[in-house]
Amino acid sequence: MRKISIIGLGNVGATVAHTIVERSLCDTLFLFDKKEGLAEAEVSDLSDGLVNRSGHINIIAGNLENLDESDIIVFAPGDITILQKNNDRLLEFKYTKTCAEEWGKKIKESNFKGIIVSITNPCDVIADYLQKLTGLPKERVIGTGTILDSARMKNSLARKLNIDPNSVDGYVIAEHGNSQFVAWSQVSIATKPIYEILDRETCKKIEEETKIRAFETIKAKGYTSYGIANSTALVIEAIFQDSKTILPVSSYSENDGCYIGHPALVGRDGILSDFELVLDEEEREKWKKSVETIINTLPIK
Ligand SMILES: NC(=O)c1ccc[n+]([C@@H]2O[C@H](COP(=O)([O-])OP(=O)(O)OC[C@H]3O[C@@H](n4cnc5c(N)ncnc54)[C@H](O)[C@@H]3O)[C@@H](O)[C@H]2O)c1
Repeated sequence: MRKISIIGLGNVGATVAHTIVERSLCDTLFLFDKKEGLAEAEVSDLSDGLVNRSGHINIIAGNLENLDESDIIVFAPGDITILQKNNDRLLEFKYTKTCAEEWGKKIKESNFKGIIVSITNPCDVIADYLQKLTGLPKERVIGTGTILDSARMKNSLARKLNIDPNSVDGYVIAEHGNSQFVAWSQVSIATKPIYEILDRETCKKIEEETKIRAFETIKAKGYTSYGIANSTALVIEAIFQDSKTILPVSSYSENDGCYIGHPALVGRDGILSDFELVLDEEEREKWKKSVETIINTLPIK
């Protein structure tokens, strides 16, 4: 029996729940939100979408005991109105710090032995803080990191080159925030380095576009949800299928002393190993700055 709890049922949590149900990623789904009646309402709406079709999932408004039996907790509480007014995810931390503290304590007091997949922003800081608050092994707390940013970069590049985004190889790495960057030195199309296809100026423009696209989307529709739901589903699939997929999640980097977005091997036991990308000098400098940004925000170093 595959059991998932989702904490926080706003635009993101509800879309993740819908994606999990549509892709049959678990057998039982427990839903939690601080807003009274919201979990029950989502149970009702999601269950209505399951009638007259194949597949069955138990969808339940959760209570704290359900954490014990969960294999995965998806952590998605927050307050998106903060990012509707600011282009910096770090500013959401004043609020999301309290969410991490509330749920970190509840998870620590529970018998939860599974894996946390954390979405809440600032993603790297929250994943790091949750790991410390829960005392779970580092490999069992995973942030969605730069999976979504990498998808955005692949989409921008694919549009420019008129190819399928899945045919772009490469990563956005570091903070899921303003200090993130594209590791251009390692981006390739059918093994051809991107700088042999596009000039650096064009790549720079694509990088900027990638970075601001989230905020443009938030400005227009108030939030983003489908991209992050797919990113989260990829991590859940890698865990349940023990697929040992390499994803640019936020995981603990021993070299840097914090959670940060970089490629890691994900399987049934969480993070199985991580990879240090070969970076050029300018990229190494950007990485260092991003590490500093994350560490400076951490409440517990
Ligand atoms: N990592 C990523 O790539 C990524 C992408 C998109 C959004 N996000 C982040 O995901 C989070 C959720 O975004 P959203 O658009 O759903 O926000 P939202 O404001 O629409 O919803 C947040 C939900 O969390 C609930 N909540 C707040 N505090 C809670 C608590 N202490 N316990 C339980 N529930 C609580 C609220 O009632 C609300 O339903 C935000 O932090 C956002 O910045 C991350």
